[in-house]
Amino acid sequence: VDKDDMVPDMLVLPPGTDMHKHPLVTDGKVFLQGKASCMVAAALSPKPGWKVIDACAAPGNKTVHLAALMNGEGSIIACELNKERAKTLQHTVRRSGA
Ligand SMILES: C[S@@+](CC[C@H](N)C(=O)[O-])C[C@H]1O[C@@H](n2cnc3c(N)ncnc32)[C@H](O)[C@@H]1O
Repeated sequence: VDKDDMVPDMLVLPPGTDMHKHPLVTDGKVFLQGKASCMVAAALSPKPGWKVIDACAAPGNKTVHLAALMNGEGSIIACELNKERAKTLQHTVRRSGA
């Protein structure tokens, strides 16, 4: 496992690694995302106290990444059109503790 050289807090796993059932993932301590997806919140670099809108949010990986960067201070309005995917979004947010 390496630290990414561009995105803070991103860990790079060897190709083919499957962490989906690892307790760090199922307990919401680690979220699985490709680097391009990780770069979105990192590029915005929201500060604690900001108000952020995540307009197309489910399953919520960027929502919880934003929340982590904001260190639990501020608010994120996470919008999702699809009802079933909105449930997944809620589950992701709960799992993250955000
Ligand atoms: C590619 S996914 C988003 C992935 C998410 N940003 C993440 O990082 O986990 C796009 C989502 O946008 C939702 N969506 C599409 N149009 C929307 C709209 N007008 N308002 C809210 N959500 C919308 C879709 O239902 C879908 O769940």
